[in-house]
Amino acid sequence: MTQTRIQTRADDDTARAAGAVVLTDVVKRYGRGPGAVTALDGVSLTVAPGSFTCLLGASGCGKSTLLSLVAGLDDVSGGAIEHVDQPVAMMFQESALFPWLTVLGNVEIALRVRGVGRAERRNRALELLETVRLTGFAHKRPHELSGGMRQRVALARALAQDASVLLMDEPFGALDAMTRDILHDELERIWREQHLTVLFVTHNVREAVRLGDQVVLLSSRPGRVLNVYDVAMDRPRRIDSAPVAALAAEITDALREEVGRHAN
Ligand SMILES: Nc1ncnc2c1ncn2[C@@H]1O[C@H](COP(=O)(O)OP(=O)(O)OP(=O)(O)O)[C@@H](O)[C@H]1O
Repeated sequence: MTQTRIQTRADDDTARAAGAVVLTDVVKRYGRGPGAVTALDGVSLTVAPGSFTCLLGASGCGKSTLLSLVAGLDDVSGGAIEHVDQPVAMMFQESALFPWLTVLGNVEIALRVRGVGRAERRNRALELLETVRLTGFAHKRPHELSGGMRQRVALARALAQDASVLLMDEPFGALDAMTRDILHDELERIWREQHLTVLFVTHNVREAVRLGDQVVLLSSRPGRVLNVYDVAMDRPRRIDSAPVAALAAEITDALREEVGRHAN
Protein backbone atom coordinates (compact mmCIF):
# COMPACT_ATOMS: atom_id res chain seq x y z
CA MET A 1 0.00 0.00 0.00
CA THR A 2 2.75 2.43 0.88
CA GLN A 3 6.42 2.36 0.31
CA THR A 4 9.46 4.40 1.06
CA ARG A 5 11.10 5.68 -2.07
CA ILE A 6 14.73 6.40 -2.57
CA GLN A 7 15.22 9.07 -5.21
CA THR A 8 17.26 8.15 -8.24
CA ARG A 9 19.04 10.17 -10.87
CA ALA A 10 16.55 8.78 -13.46
CA ASP A 11 13.64 10.22 -11.41
CA ASP A 12 15.34 13.60 -11.44
CA ASP A 13 15.99 13.61 -15.18
CA THR A 14 12.40 12.68 -16.06
CA ALA A 15 10.93 15.29 -13.76
CA ARG A 16 13.32 18.00 -14.87
CA ALA A 17 12.45 17.38 -18.51
CA ALA A 18 8.76 17.79 -17.70
CA GLY A 19 9.32 21.06 -15.82
CA ALA A 20 8.97 19.95 -12.23
CA VAL A 21 10.38 21.64 -9.16
CA VAL A 22 13.77 20.07 -8.50
CA LEU A 23 15.96 20.88 -5.50
CA THR A 24 19.54 19.68 -5.64
CA ASP A 25 21.76 19.78 -2.54
CA VAL A 26 20.11 22.97 -1.32
CA VAL A 27 21.85 24.70 1.59
CA LYS A 28 20.52 27.78 3.37
CA ARG A 29 22.52 29.67 5.98
CA TYR A 30 21.32 32.79 7.77
CA GLY A 31 23.96 35.23 9.00
CA ARG A 32 27.71 34.83 9.19
CA GLY A 33 30.38 33.86 11.67
CA PRO A 34 29.73 32.12 14.99
CA GLY A 35 26.09 33.29 15.07
CA ALA A 36 25.25 31.82 11.66
CA VAL A 37 22.31 29.43 11.47
CA THR A 38 22.24 26.61 8.94
CA ALA A 39 18.54 26.09 8.26
CA LEU A 40 18.84 23.59 5.40
CA ASP A 41 21.78 21.38 4.64
CA GLY A 42 21.86 19.42 1.39
CA VAL A 43 18.16 19.06 0.59
CA SER A 44 17.49 17.20 -2.65
CA LEU A 45 13.90 16.70 -3.66
CA THR A 46 11.88 16.20 -6.83
CA VAL A 47 8.33 17.50 -7.05
CA ALA A 48 6.64 16.12 -10.15
CA PRO A 49 4.39 18.42 -12.19
CA GLY A 50 0.77 18.14 -11.10
CA SER A 51 1.71 16.33 -7.90
CA PHE A 52 0.87 17.10 -4.29
CA THR A 53 3.85 17.07 -1.92
CA CYS A 54 3.56 17.55 1.84
CA LEU A 55 6.50 18.65 3.95
CA LEU A 56 6.72 17.55 7.58
CA GLY A 57 9.35 18.07 10.23
CA ALA A 58 10.02 19.34 13.72
CA SER A 59 9.52 23.01 14.50
CA GLY A 60 12.42 25.08 13.15
CA CYS A 61 13.68 22.40 10.74
CA GLY A 62 13.48 24.75 7.76
CA LYS A 63 10.10 24.04 6.13
CA SER A 64 9.14 27.69 5.66
CA THR A 65 12.69 28.45 4.58
CA LEU A 66 12.38 25.82 1.87
CA LEU A 67 9.12 27.33 0.59
CA SER A 68 10.55 30.84 0.53
CA LEU A 69 13.55 29.61 -1.46
CA VAL A 70 11.29 27.87 -3.99
CA ALA A 71 9.23 31.07 -4.19
CA GLY A 72 12.40 33.01 -4.95
CA LEU A 73 11.86 35.27 -1.92
CA ASP A 74 15.37 34.44 -0.72
CA ASP A 75 18.56 33.05 -2.27
CA VAL A 76 20.08 29.63 -1.64
CA SER A 77 23.52 29.56 0.03
CA GLY A 78 24.43 26.43 -1.93
CA GLY A 79 22.91 23.97 -4.39
CA ALA A 80 20.19 24.80 -6.88
CA ILE A 81 16.44 25.01 -7.32
CA GLU A 82 14.89 24.59 -10.74
CA HIS A 83 11.30 25.17 -11.69
CA VAL A 84 11.43 25.56 -15.40
CA ASP A 85 9.31 28.54 -16.48
CA GLN A 86 6.78 27.90 -13.76
CA PRO A 87 5.38 30.88 -11.86
CA VAL A 88 4.61 30.22 -8.18
CA ALA A 89 1.90 31.49 -5.83
CA MET A 90 1.95 31.37 -2.01
CA MET A 91 -0.63 30.97 0.71
CA PHE A 92 -0.01 31.23 4.47
CA GLN A 93 -1.68 30.34 7.77
CA GLU A 94 -2.89 33.93 8.10
CA SER A 95 -5.10 34.95 5.21
CA ALA A 96 -3.51 38.44 5.18
CA LEU A 97 -6.52 39.97 3.44
CA PHE A 98 -6.89 43.74 3.14
CA PRO A 99 -9.57 44.53 5.77
CA TRP A 100 -10.86 47.61 3.95
CA LEU A 101 -11.54 45.71 0.71
CA THR A 102 -14.45 43.40 0.02
CA VAL A 103 -13.93 39.72 -0.74
CA LEU A 104 -14.21 40.56 -4.43
CA GLY A 105 -11.78 43.46 -4.07
CA ASN A 106 -9.23 41.23 -2.34
CA VAL A 107 -9.24 38.84 -5.29
CA GLU A 108 -9.35 41.60 -7.89
CA ILE A 109 -6.26 43.25 -6.48
CA ALA A 110 -4.16 40.17 -7.28
CA LEU A 111 -5.42 40.34 -10.87
CA ARG A 112 -4.72 44.07 -11.03
CA VAL A 113 -1.11 43.46 -9.94
CA ARG A 114 -0.83 41.09 -12.90
CA GLY A 115 -2.10 43.83 -15.24
CA VAL A 116 -5.50 42.25 -15.97
CA GLY A 117 -7.93 44.90 -17.31
CA ARG A 118 -10.90 46.14 -15.27
CA ALA A 119 -13.76 44.26 -16.97
CA GLU A 120 -11.89 40.98 -17.26
CA ARG A 121 -10.72 41.41 -13.68
CA ARG A 122 -14.28 41.50 -12.34
CA ASN A 123 -15.36 38.42 -14.33
CA ARG A 124 -12.27 36.43 -13.43
CA ALA A 125 -12.57 37.35 -9.72
CA LEU A 126 -16.21 36.21 -9.70
CA GLU A 127 -15.19 32.96 -11.39
CA LEU A 128 -12.51 32.39 -8.75
CA LEU A 129 -15.01 33.03 -5.96
CA GLU A 130 -17.22 30.39 -7.55
CA THR A 131 -14.26 28.00 -7.60
CA VAL A 132 -13.78 28.38 -3.84
CA ARG A 133 -17.58 28.34 -3.31
CA LEU A 134 -17.89 31.90 -2.03
CA THR A 135 -20.39 33.22 -4.56
CA GLY A 136 -22.80 35.30 -2.52
CA PHE A 137 -20.05 36.62 -0.23
CA ALA A 138 -18.37 38.81 -2.83
CA HIS A 139 -19.41 42.06 -1.17
CA LYS A 140 -18.66 41.05 2.42
CA ARG A 141 -15.57 42.32 4.20
CA PRO A 142 -13.02 39.94 5.80
CA HIS A 143 -14.22 40.60 9.37
CA GLU A 144 -17.69 39.33 8.38
CA LEU A 145 -16.27 35.92 7.41
CA SER A 146 -15.30 32.81 9.39
CA GLY A 147 -11.65 31.70 9.48
CA GLY A 148 -12.38 28.99 6.91
CA MET A 149 -14.02 31.47 4.57
CA ARG A 150 -11.08 33.85 4.89
CA GLN A 151 -8.77 31.02 3.86
CA ARG A 152 -11.03 30.37 0.86
CA VAL A 153 -10.56 34.01 -0.16
CA ALA A 154 -6.79 33.65 0.32
CA LEU A 155 -6.90 30.57 -1.90
CA ALA A 156 -8.88 32.43 -4.58
CA ARG A 157 -6.32 35.23 -4.40
CA ALA A 158 -3.46 32.75 -4.79
CA LEU A 159 -5.25 31.13 -7.76
CA ALA A 160 -5.66 34.60 -9.30
CA GLN A 161 -1.92 34.61 -9.89
CA ASP A 162 -2.45 31.89 -12.48
CA ALA A 163 0.63 30.08 -11.23
CA SER A 164 1.19 26.41 -11.93
CA VAL A 165 2.95 25.88 -8.59
CA LEU A 166 1.10 26.61 -5.34
CA LEU A 167 3.19 26.87 -2.16
CA MET A 168 1.13 26.54 1.03
CA ASP A 169 2.58 27.20 4.49
CA GLU A 170 0.29 25.60 7.10
CA PRO A 171 -2.75 27.12 5.37
CA PHE A 172 -5.28 25.31 7.55
CA GLY A 173 -3.25 25.28 10.79
CA ALA A 174 -5.53 27.70 12.63
CA LEU A 175 -8.83 26.09 11.63
CA ASP A 176 -11.01 23.64 13.54
CA ALA A 177 -10.94 19.99 12.47
CA MET A 178 -14.30 20.02 10.65
CA THR A 179 -13.53 23.18 8.65
CA ARG A 180 -10.12 21.77 7.81
CA ASP A 181 -11.71 18.53 6.64
CA ILE A 182 -14.01 20.41 4.26
CA LEU A 183 -11.14 22.52 2.94
CA HIS A 184 -9.09 19.38 2.27
CA ASP A 185 -11.86 18.22 -0.06
CA GLU A 186 -12.05 21.64 -1.74
CA LEU A 187 -8.30 21.95 -2.17
CA GLU A 188 -8.07 18.45 -3.61
CA ARG A 189 -10.83 19.26 -6.11
CA ILE A 190 -9.15 22.52 -7.18
CA TRP A 191 -5.70 20.92 -7.36
CA ARG A 192 -7.06 18.27 -9.73
CA GLU A 193 -9.23 20.58 -11.84
CA GLN A 194 -6.42 23.08 -12.32
CA HIS A 195 -3.54 20.59 -12.61
CA LEU A 196 -1.58 22.45 -9.97
CA THR A 197 1.70 21.36 -8.45
CA VAL A 198 1.31 21.81 -4.70
CA LEU A 199 4.01 22.01 -2.05
CA PHE A 200 2.24 22.00 1.33
CA VAL A 201 3.85 22.51 4.74
CA THR A 202 2.06 21.13 7.76
CA HIS A 203 2.63 19.98 11.34
CA ASN A 204 -0.33 17.64 11.08
CA VAL A 205 0.84 14.18 10.00
CA ARG A 206 -2.67 12.92 9.17
CA GLU A 207 -3.30 16.00 7.07
CA ALA A 208 -0.09 15.27 5.14
CA VAL A 209 -1.17 11.68 4.46
CA ARG A 210 -4.74 12.77 3.64
CA LEU A 211 -3.49 15.14 0.94
CA GLY A 212 -0.06 14.14 -0.31
CA ASP A 213 1.07 12.01 -3.21
CA GLN A 214 4.34 12.08 -1.34
CA VAL A 215 5.13 13.08 2.21
CA VAL A 216 8.64 14.39 2.78
CA LEU A 217 9.99 14.09 6.31
CA LEU A 218 12.75 16.57 7.14
CA SER A 219 15.29 16.10 9.93
CA SER A 220 15.62 18.51 12.82
CA ARG A 221 17.69 21.59 12.03
CA PRO A 222 19.60 21.71 9.82
CA GLY A 223 16.84 20.30 7.62
CA ARG A 224 17.74 17.33 5.46
CA VAL A 225 15.42 14.85 3.76
CA LEU A 226 15.09 11.92 6.18
CA ASN A 227 12.54 10.01 4.15
CA VAL A 228 10.05 10.33 1.29
CA TYR A 229 6.85 8.33 1.70
CA ASP A 230 4.83 7.61 -1.42
CA VAL A 231 1.14 7.55 -0.51
CA ALA A 232 -0.41 5.05 -2.88
CA MET A 233 -4.01 5.28 -1.61
CA ASP A 234 -7.13 6.03 -3.62
CA ARG A 235 -8.58 9.54 -3.44
CA PRO A 236 -10.47 11.13 -1.91
CA ARG A 237 -9.09 9.79 1.36
CA ARG A 238 -10.70 10.20 4.73
CA ILE A 239 -8.45 11.67 7.39
CA ASP A 240 -9.91 9.22 9.94
CA SER A 241 -9.64 6.12 7.73
CA ALA A 242 -7.56 3.13 8.85
CA PRO A 243 -4.96 3.32 6.02
CA VAL A 244 -4.38 7.07 6.61
CA ALA A 245 -4.09 6.47 10.36
CA ALA A 246 -1.65 3.57 9.84
CA LEU A 247 0.77 5.50 7.65
CA ALA A 248 0.42 8.60 9.84
CA ALA A 249 1.39 6.47 12.86
CA GLU A 250 4.47 5.18 11.03
CA ILE A 251 5.55 8.71 10.08
CA THR A 252 4.79 10.03 13.58
CA ASP A 253 7.07 7.36 15.05
CA ALA A 254 9.87 8.42 12.70
CA LEU A 255 9.31 12.08 13.57
CA ARG A 256 9.23 11.33 17.29
CA GLU A 257 12.49 9.39 17.02
CA GLU A 258 14.11 12.28 15.14
CA VAL A 259 12.94 14.89 17.66
CA GLY A 260 14.05 12.63 20.54
CA ARG A 261 17.50 12.15 19.01
CA HIS A 262 18.03 15.92 19.04
CA ALA A 263 16.61 16.44 22.52
CA ASN A 264 19.41 14.34 24.07
N1 LIG B 1 15.43 35.47 8.30
C1 LIG B 1 16.03 34.66 9.17
N2 LIG B 1 17.15 35.03 9.81
C2 LIG B 1 17.77 34.21 10.68
N3 LIG B 1 17.34 32.96 10.97
C3 LIG B 1 16.22 32.55 10.37
C4 LIG B 1 15.50 33.35 9.44
N4 LIG B 1 14.43 32.64 9.00
C5 LIG B 1 14.48 31.45 9.63
N5 LIG B 1 15.56 31.39 10.44
C6 LIG B 1 15.97 30.24 11.25
O1 LIG B 1 16.07 29.11 10.40
C7 LIG B 1 15.55 27.95 11.04
C8 LIG B 1 14.42 27.37 10.18
O2 LIG B 1 13.28 28.25 10.27
P1 LIG B 1 11.92 27.95 9.50
O3 LIG B 1 10.97 29.03 9.86
O4 LIG B 1 12.20 27.72 8.08
O5 LIG B 1 11.50 26.57 10.17
P2 LIG B 1 10.09 25.83 10.13
O6 LIG B 1 10.39 24.37 9.99
O7 LIG B 1 9.20 26.43 9.12
O8 LIG B 1 9.56 26.15 11.59
P3 LIG B 1 8.06 26.03 12.18
O9 LIG B 1 7.65 24.61 11.97
O10 LIG B 1 8.24 26.34 13.63
O11 LIG B 1 7.21 27.01 11.46
C9 LIG B 1 15.11 28.39 12.43
O12 LIG B 1 16.14 28.12 13.33
C10 LIG B 1 14.90 29.88 12.30
O13 LIG B 1 15.14 30.53 13.51
